[in-house]
Amino acid sequence: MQQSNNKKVLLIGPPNVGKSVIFNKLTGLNVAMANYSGTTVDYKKGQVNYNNINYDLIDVPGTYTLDATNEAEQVAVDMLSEGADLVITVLDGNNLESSLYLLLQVLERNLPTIAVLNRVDLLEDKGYEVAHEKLSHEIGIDIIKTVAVSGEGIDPLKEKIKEKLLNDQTKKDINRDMKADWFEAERLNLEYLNKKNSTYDRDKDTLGDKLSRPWPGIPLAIIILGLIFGIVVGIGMGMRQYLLLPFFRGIIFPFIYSAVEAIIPPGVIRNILIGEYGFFIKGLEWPFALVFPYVVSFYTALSILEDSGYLPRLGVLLDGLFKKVGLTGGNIIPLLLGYGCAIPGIAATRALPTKKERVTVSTLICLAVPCISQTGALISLLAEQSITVMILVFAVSFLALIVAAIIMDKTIEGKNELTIVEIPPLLWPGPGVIAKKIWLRVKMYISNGALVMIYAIAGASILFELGILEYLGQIFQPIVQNWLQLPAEASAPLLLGIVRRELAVLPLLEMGLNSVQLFVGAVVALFYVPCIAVLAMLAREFNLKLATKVLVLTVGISFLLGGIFARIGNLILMF
Ligand SMILES: Nc1nc2c(ncn2[C@@H]2O[C@H](COP(=O)(O)OP(=O)(O)OP(=O)(O)O)[C@@H](O)[C@H]2O)c(=O)[nH]1
Ligand SMILES: [Mg+2]
Repeated sequence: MQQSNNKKVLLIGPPNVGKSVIFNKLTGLNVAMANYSGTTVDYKKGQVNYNNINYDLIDVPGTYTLDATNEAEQVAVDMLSEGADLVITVLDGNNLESSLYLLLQVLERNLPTIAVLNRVDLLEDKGYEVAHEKLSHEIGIDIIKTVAVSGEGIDPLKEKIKEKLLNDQTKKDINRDMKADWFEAERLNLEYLNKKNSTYDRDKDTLGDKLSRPWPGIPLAIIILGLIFGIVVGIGMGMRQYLLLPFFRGIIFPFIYSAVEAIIPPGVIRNILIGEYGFFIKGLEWPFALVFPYVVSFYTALSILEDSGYLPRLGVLLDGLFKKVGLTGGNIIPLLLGYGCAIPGIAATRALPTKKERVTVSTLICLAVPCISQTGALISLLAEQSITVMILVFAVSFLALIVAAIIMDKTIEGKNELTIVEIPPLLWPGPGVIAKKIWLRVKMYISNGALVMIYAIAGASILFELGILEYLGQIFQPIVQNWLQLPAEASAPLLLGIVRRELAVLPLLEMGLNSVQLFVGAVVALFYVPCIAVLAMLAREFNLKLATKVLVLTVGISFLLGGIFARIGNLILMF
């Protein structure tokens, strides 16, 4: 990271109070925000330049106390121990007492501190207000009221930060008699949190309660998740079928074909560009017509889910069910993120309380949670030819998750801790925030995912035209043809699949497979190597040993199951 002499300002606070929203407003950057605890699992740094004053603002993972209980919280404690020119403690208007405890702990560190009282809109909705001026007076630091999502209070906050950074010598007298204990926090809470009126919007909360109780929570969850799945697949397929494929195949490709044919004589070069793996063709069709629509539809749904506050409730609801297989309800968020991309999924495990849970959930994501790119590819491969095969593939993936979770629970040492899932209020996601989140993720897909895919396709087209793919196919013959009973060309997806998960699927599209082969190809792809970037992430987050284990495990299970299914499938076909 670049070293700078800028002043350092930390944003500290309990999870889910809006630190990242404030960070984004102050820096103009876009870091991930979501309505559940543990969104920010590593610190994020951004530079602020405000009225000629420069400083580095650091968005710290949320923590309830300075006695860290997970890795994300430890980051927060470490950041504070390194010192800062100013600490901004963000208090949750909606959950003042626990925020106050953290504030008291921060004040013990004797760093220049101000507080932000955020989410006051939620507090006011409940008919409460905080006498923040009196509170400020008692503890001896400035407190600024904000509604970060609407931008209210952000300008005064900018001014206050500037003022503090310019006169850091003249620290106000923090009340040194304050003790950081829960009694003190409770006393302050009782004293300064006042009921204003009683037009408390109870409906919102009771709906929230209902969602996390088995009845009617479970039927509602089935409806909500079913609906979301339908919308994701429906919108994805619709966009692909009626918008993107006609656009590429009807307009762009004919143009490319005629242009290339006019300029480049028949031969290897022309084939590399527009032949079987022609990367002008596949390099556009695969990332942008087949996968892109699902990336958009999935992240639209996920962003709305994230900000609604539903996910932690789903976690509570599923806790009992998850416990049966050795997981906890809190694992739902990393797993769900994994259905988008394994990397944020694994990152989100940092907020889990034990190493065992981190390893288990990360391994599950690598093994049997297809990322959205791969899901899009699987749908492209299967949906049109056989819905039954598609349903079977997803059923196999669920089954594998359950079995693998049980096995890991039995074999990995350690215990799963009872997690207390913080339940945020239900919120109507703001369209602006949602749009921003979708855009961020789509941008990420284009700059990372699609680009890597295009490189890989370019590589493949060269290897194919030079006959190297065919040669490699011969080496893989025992596995691909004899064991998996797939055509020889199916060694290509196995090679490409190491680079990106959907590339283990997409080449199968052109091979005219029968339904058993489709199923086998899809299952092999599903369990196969979780893509190079994910292995690197595992090595970084845990160690090389785990990355190697996951590699061996995924390839092993993928081939083992593939071969078994090929035999069972052919037996069934015979009758
Ligand atoms: N109603 C309301 N919602 C807010 C406000 N500020 C933030 N939010 C919402 O609160 C949720 C949490 O915001 P984040 O910025 O992700 O919270 P965070 O403190 O960074 O959370 P962690 O990274 O998990 O520690 C999001 O859904 C925001 O849209 C506010 O002032 N009012
Ligand atoms: Mg955050």
